[in-house]
Amino acid sequence: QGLKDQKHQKAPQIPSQFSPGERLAMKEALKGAIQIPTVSFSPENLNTAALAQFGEYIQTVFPTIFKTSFIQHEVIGEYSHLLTVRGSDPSLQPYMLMAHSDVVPAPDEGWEVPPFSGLERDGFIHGRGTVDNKNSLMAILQALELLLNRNYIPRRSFFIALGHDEEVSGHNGAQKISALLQARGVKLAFIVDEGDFIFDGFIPYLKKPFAILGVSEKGSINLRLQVNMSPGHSSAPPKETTIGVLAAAVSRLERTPMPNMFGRGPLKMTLQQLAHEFPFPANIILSNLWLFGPLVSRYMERNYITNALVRTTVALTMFNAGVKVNVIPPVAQAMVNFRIDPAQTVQEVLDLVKNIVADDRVQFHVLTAFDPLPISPSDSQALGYQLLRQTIQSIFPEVSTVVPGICIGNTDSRHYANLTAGIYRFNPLYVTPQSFHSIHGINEKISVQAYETQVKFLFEFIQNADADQEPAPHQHEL
Ligand SMILES: CCCCCCCCCCCCCCCCCC(=O)N[C@@H](Cc1ccccc1)C(=O)O
Ligand SMILES: [Zn+2]
Ligand SMILES: [Zn+2]
Repeated sequence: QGLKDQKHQKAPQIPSQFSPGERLAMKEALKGAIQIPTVSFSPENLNTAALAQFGEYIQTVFPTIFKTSFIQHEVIGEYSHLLTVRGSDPSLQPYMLMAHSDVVPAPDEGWEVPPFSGLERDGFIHGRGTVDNKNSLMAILQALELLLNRNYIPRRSFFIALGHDEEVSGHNGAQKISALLQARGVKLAFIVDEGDFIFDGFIPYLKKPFAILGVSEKGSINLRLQVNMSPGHSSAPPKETTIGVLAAAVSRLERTPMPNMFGRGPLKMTLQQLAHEFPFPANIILSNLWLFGPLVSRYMERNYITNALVRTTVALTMFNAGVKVNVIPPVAQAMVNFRIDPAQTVQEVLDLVKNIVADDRVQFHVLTAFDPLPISPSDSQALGYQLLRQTIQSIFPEVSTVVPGICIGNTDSRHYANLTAGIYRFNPLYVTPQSFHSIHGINEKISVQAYETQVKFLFEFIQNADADQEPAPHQHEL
């Protein structure tokens, strides 16, 4: 029962229909955005020239937004942008739409077309950022620009927060915007950021696509493991070296999965609300997790994407050691990235890690860490959740089920947890197992049709946020 109860029934006043000229302009605007290589390499190394150019670019392609009297534009942390769209009814609590302009690096190798070309081929716009996350950034602004061109004035105020360093922490973008809004005493009804999607083909028995609205996201630890020993001549090596000790430690970590936490977080809710979409007997199994929980949890462990939904994951991401081929290495370092299950904490995971490594020669340095995010409401009174659900029903009528779930990646929205209890991570886009691999991978691309649909989604969503609340029919009547 993913869809239920409350609904903002008033249909959008302005139909989401765009002229051929507008459709051409919107895809060209996205291509131009992809061509600006706003790459974040590390918190200290961003392509600041490209970020500055990107700031100019959005003001050129969306002129109406930046000259509208009820919209305030501020640049925060040099390259992030905060737009405050003042609604006509100050009694309505504002909300916030989010996206980020930076992208992960994209070496040319392996791409069908150069990653910063923004080329259109076979109905797709290709390039880094087409799914993560210039599509969202441009679609939010595009939808607002089109609404303003139709003389739209919102009732409910909203913010648009566009971070520039999401891929490397969000500390100079989202975190600073959040601090500014907090200092201004802003409290938000809800936030919508990137995160989950409309999933298609992820579960073998499930033929229909379904949407997950991310009501929480996993915590994270970046841990450096280090071993130091005296260097020396490689012709008379000691029994163990820093490399051997560290390799054994990280291998133990990789081979020892963190405990399966099935049944203790939002996943149970996800599966119960999806159950009716499955054929017999999976529908009965998922509706009776009190009995079949252990069976389902073992099944989910078998695939590495669903495994990430049932436990804290451990990824060995960097390993450095050695100075010369005939020198015993004085130091070896490894970086491990943990994504913490919503039912665990940073401290619990660190305790487990120390027990698994169980070697005093290995030092631990926590570089960054945060606990899993609180679970946002998904009940009938949860405004943000219900608005997303309603807009999905309108724009994607073939998506019969919308369910709350966890986001396994991290988003800038975590920096705003002080401003609202309602954070929803959702991209109005289809992903398949294949397209999922293009996110941070190669051949990232979006179909022109999918991008237009994303603009349509936001065009309706912004209007739906203004409408009055009325009771909605039950899901199965829809
Ligand atoms: C019932 C089964 C359903 C199947 C569900 C399949 C789940 C697939 C989930 C796909 C989610 C993809 C995540 C996208 C959003 C992540 C955005 C991102 O890349 N964030 C970075 C941010 C970061 C954080 C910390 C340091 C640097 C960067 C990340 O690494 O998480
Ligand atoms: Zn992203
Ligand atoms: Zn990303």
